[in-house]
Amino acid sequence: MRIGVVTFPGSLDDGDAARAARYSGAEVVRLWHADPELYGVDAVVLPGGFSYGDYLRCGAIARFAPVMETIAKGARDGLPVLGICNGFQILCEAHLLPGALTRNQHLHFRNRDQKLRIEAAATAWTNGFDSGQEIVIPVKNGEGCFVGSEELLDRLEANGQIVARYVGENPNGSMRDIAAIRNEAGNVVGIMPHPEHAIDLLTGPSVDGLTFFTSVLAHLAGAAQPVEEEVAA
Ligand SMILES: NC(=O)CC[C@H](N)C(=O)O
Repeated sequence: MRIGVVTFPGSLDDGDAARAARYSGAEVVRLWHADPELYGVDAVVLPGGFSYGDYLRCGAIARFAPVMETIAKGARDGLPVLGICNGFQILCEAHLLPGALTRNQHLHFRNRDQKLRIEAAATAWTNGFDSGQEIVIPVKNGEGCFVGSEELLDRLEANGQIVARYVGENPNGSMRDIAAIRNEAGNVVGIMPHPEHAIDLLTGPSVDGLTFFTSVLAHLAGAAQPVEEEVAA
């Protein structure tokens, strides 16, 4: 299986995302923001960082990168896409995920290990977890406060689209403690903390992050339970 990892000017975590994908057993294809095509990859990761300097608003410029046009089309056709931190911001800006990520409520950049609860394991990227499972992975952002209308938040809850919540102190003021969400189909996931930094005990707080990458391989191999069945169960 081939996982594409996109590099935008200003991406920081593309190397770690590529390493995580490799650790999971995938073949990695490095994609450039200006690439006109995806070279047949089976899944795509939009990594963390400061795309185009994040000068305008995080992810607001990256969503117009040439590669995003092909990714948006693929995502609508079921291509698994994982947006991590800046990647999550880009997915919201591109309207591939609902809601928005705004300045952390306390206005500080927050960088620490964070406990999360996996609420909905029924996605292409989280099927290897049990729903309700708690994990620890690093969080590091300045604009990670997820916001949406009450109507949107209710809809996300009702549809099982809230993938993970912060446990303990909410690091950025996200509404309803939201750390990760998915689209309706479950192939597109955005997560604010960083799974790719928790794949090796030598450098990370856990190896919980690796499961996001092994999950997508199981999904692509057809070994994972389809989203609809798991939601209904
Ligand atoms: N780690 C990241 O991807 C950071 C994303 C974004 N630049 C922020 O500060 O919120």
